[in-house]
Amino acid sequence: MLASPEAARFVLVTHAHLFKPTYPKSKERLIGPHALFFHRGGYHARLRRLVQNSLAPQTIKKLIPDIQGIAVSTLESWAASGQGVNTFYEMKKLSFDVGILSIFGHMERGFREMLEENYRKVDKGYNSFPTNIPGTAYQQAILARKRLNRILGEIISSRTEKRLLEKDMLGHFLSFKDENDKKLSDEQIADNIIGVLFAAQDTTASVITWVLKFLHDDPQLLEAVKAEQMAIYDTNNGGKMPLTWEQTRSMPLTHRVVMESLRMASIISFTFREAVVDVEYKGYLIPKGWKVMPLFRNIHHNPEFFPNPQEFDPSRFEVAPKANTFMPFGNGVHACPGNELAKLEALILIHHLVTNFRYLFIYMILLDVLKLCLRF
Ligand code: HEM
Repeated sequence: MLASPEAARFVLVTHAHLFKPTYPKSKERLIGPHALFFHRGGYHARLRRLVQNSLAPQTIKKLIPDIQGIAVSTLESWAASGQGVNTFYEMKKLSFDVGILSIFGHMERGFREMLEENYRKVDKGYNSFPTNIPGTAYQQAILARKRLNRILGEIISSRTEKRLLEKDMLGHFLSFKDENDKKLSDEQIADNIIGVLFAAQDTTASVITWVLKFLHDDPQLLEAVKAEQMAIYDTNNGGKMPLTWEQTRSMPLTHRVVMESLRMASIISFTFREAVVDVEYKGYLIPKGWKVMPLFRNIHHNPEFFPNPQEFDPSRFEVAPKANTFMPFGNGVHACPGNELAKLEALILIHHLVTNFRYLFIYMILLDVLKLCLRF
């Protein structure tokens, strides 16, 4: 277990070639073995370039109006229901919808519903005991995963038939050819689509849920965030004009709240790698085949780098953290390509929440967040 920034950097960045990603086989089977995060070397680099290009700022800025549409309809559905909601599950729906948008652009309703229904089963079985006995959550998930392959195959054929050259992630996958003119197989594309959806959903949903909790806990901070967002709301003619990319880039306080929530919650607390050869680090031997865990949470909660680490204090991000001490999105060749999209989703949701809803409403939502925390 590596709890120092130097050791995490050694494994993830400077000596990344001596380690490989490692996941339990049962999980690899559910996501799909061709998903980029199980790989290293040439295949990983090629896939990563495609995913990164589809999630680059110049691409995701075009998604802002649609992300806003999703955020607004989520919030309106809460208001319409007039009841308490489970914030985390609501945010899961939101991040799933944004994931679908970034992969497929606008998608036919029928396909969308089939994807959602089967993906939900995969998600449910992901952390269950991996036994293939009929009726178990794991077996249901495996069956749903097979159906997802069929559905994704149909989506791919329908796009190929219509010769649609979209600039979304699926478009990037479909138009890819390697140096030998070889295209990606339908299976490789399907595994990477499920991989991205998986990487994007719970992570983003958790961070937004934590942001709402931390804002609730500090009414003064909430007022300050609200003032920052109201200024933008007023510039946009009382919210009648949509948010622009530039506006999402100049929300300094709200951005710091998101960064501090990422630090405090450290959603991905650690990651795993496996040594592919005997590795020596500062006189210690890491034998070939041993697992290594860079511990992001320990680094984020070390008072040497973040004084009073248990205190929620967005002002600490007025100054950039010391190099390699803040890694909510990992580091090195496998660092998160979706980090800008995740932050964008959070900023857009916060904007519409604080400019359109009263504190009492937030308080009610937070009761559910607290219930959720108790359940864990
Ligand atoms: C707040 C939300 C998110 C957090 C905290 C997060 C965190 C991370 C971390 C720590 C890693 C590196 C794991 C490792 O090194 O083993 C990672 C990788 C990855 N993330 Fe995210 N992520 C988030 C949102 C997203 C989104 C929205 C997407 C896509 C739309 C995404 C796609 C990916 C992919 C594809 C990888 C694998 C990259 C590779 O292996 O090269 N993530 N994420």
